[in-house]
Amino acid sequence: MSMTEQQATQRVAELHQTLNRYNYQYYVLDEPTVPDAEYDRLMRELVELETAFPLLKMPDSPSQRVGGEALKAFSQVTHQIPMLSLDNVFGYDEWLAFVKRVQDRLKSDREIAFCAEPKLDGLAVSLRYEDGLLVQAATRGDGTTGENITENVKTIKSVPLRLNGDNIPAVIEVRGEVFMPKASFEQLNAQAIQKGEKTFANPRNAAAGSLRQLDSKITAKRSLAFYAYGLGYVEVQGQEADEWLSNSHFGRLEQLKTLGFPMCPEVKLLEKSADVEAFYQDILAKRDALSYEIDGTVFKVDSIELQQQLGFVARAPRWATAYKFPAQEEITILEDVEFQVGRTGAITPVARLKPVFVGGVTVSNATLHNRDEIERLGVKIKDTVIIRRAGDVIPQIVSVVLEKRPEEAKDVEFPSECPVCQSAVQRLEGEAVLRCTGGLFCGAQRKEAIKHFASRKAIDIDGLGDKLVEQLVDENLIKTPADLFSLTELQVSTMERMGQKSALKLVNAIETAKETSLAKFIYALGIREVGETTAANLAQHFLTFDALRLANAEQLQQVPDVGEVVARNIVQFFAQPHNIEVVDKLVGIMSWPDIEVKAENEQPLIGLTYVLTGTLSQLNRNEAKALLQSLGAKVSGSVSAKTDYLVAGEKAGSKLSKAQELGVKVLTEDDLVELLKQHGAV
Ligand SMILES: NC(=O)c1ccc[n+]([C@@H]2O[C@H](COP(=O)([O-])OP(=O)(O)OC[C@H]3O[C@@H](n4cnc5c(N)ncnc54)[C@H](O)[C@@H]3O)[C@@H](O)[C@H]2O)c1
Ligand SMILES: [Zn+2]
Repeated sequence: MSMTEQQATQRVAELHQTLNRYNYQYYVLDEPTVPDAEYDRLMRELVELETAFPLLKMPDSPSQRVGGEALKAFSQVTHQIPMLSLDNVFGYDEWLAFVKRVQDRLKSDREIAFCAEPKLDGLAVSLRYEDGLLVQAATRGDGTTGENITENVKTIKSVPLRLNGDNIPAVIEVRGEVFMPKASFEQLNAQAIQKGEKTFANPRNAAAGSLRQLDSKITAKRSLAFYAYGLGYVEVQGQEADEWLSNSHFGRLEQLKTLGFPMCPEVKLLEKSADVEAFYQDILAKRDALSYEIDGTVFKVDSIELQQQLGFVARAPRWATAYKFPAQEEITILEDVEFQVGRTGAITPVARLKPVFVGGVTVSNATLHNRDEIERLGVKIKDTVIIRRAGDVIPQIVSVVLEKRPEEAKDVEFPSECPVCQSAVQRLEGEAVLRCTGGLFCGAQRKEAIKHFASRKAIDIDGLGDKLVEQLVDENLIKTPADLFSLTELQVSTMERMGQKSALKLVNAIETAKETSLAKFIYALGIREVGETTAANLAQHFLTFDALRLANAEQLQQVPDVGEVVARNIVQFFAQPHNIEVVDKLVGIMSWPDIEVKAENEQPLIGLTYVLTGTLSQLNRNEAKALLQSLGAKVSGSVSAKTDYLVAGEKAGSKLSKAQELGVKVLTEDDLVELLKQHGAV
């Protein structure tokens, strides 16, 4: 696209304004609003315009400057030798062009050795040691003036406060990166989410935000680390600094190591520029496994003499370049939010994105987890969002670019019906997930429902394994558990690895499984949180299946082991017409013996009221409660004059003292277990 000078002038002004704003957010506030890739694109556009229209290249252009301003709240440090940024290349061709520029400038085509280093994603600091003692630490700031963060840096354990050995220079400024290891970053953000505080966009911003604290006690609580990668001003008593120092960059890093500085273990000296690509690929492959975040590699001409010949441009040395990894964060548009039903009925929102190339692939979907996550992000449909795809992790939406929110943006609406089977959707209090209640019928849950139905503890169909269920569903031979009973030998024998003999065996096993018990049948329905014990209690309490399905929540809660949540799950299950269809079919096919009513003498604790308190170690509280109830006891939540026994576990508190006050008999957990044994309950 060619532009007139006038158009270019206008675009350059726009770019200045936008880039300056992004710089401020990134460097001063530690709170970027757009991904680096977007920033880098705009910067490249600016550089290209400045190359095409040299008159538009102003000395204060963002392309000519390093970083951001120093915060006024800190005292300022003037760097004796400026702290520069790095130019960067993306891809091998750009790398070759860099090597060629270096060789042209040196007017030589001989082989150049490079020091190869990971590009650590933190922030640059300069540490000044006088007579071996750390006297000052500063941020890069705008390259000339940084912030005095000495007290904060002193809290970083890997930064030496005093140098090692006897051969110590009078003054040495060591430059390197302060960063936050990935694990600490995740922990910090997890804590922030829990406390409802704002999270950091990435480990770089977390490191910068933690280091640029006015209160060093806060910095001390954050796990920061440091790797050295260069030098600033050096002064040696009675000797030229350059003579004392190695004439190789790598050699200087080794010197820093002996002085006590930590150095990134991946750093290597490469004799030939042809080895660079292999190093880059190697580090890229290791990236996810490293305990710290990196966003590329850095290659520095190793010879100090050549470095000096090459010199600097406005914001970066000519003798080094970053060779960056493909971006893991990109900007795109959230076109829509759709809802997916998982195999256990959990309904999760999925972001449909305008396709975007990120982390090495084109991404058009991202997970949104649940309603809480959507609320936390504050995301609306049609918003511009930052998405992140790191390694093999599913792409995530990191944040919303609020300044790009269009007028037509609209809230994400949650379905009240399952998008697959139209059953009602349930959301439990305290649970962020929505669930489909059509468990027996829902297409999304079909396989799991049938597997559960046929499993050992449920109907127990011998020879019907998970794989076979999946095949039968995939072949459309069965849709619900009820369909199992109309499978023919012929149909089964067409399945993979199914001989006629095993097909016959299976059909027979299904026939046999028709006879079951009420408890197993209830359990087999797969109602959420109705496990074996609860199913058995329900059967014992209601005696018939009809009585159970007509019970309301209050009646259900009379059953040992059934609380509010389970009662609601049961009611909702039987409220779904689709579930009922399947259940009716099953009731028509299956049979079970009548349940013998437990005689009163089997309920020896009838009329007695128990209260449980403290921590029980042999049984959990619910089990103990259910067992006592099965013997006819009432189990109450609070101690009163009507209480007959208090069972006090470890660390029993106020209930125990109240019981003692009221003269209620107190049992230990051992007493309880003894009692249950006596009556055959355990
Ligand atoms: N998202 C935004 O809004 C926004 C705004 C401003 C800048 N940025 C990002 O920051 C970049 C520019 O920042 P920058 O000027 O700090 O440059 P940079 O991060 O691209 O490169 C220079 C920095 O790399 C670091 N570094 C890591 N390992 C190193 C090593 N082994 N040797 C030497 N240096 C090493 C140092 O901190 C050094 O200052 C942009 O490319 C952009 O990606 C983003
Ligand atoms: Zn459904």
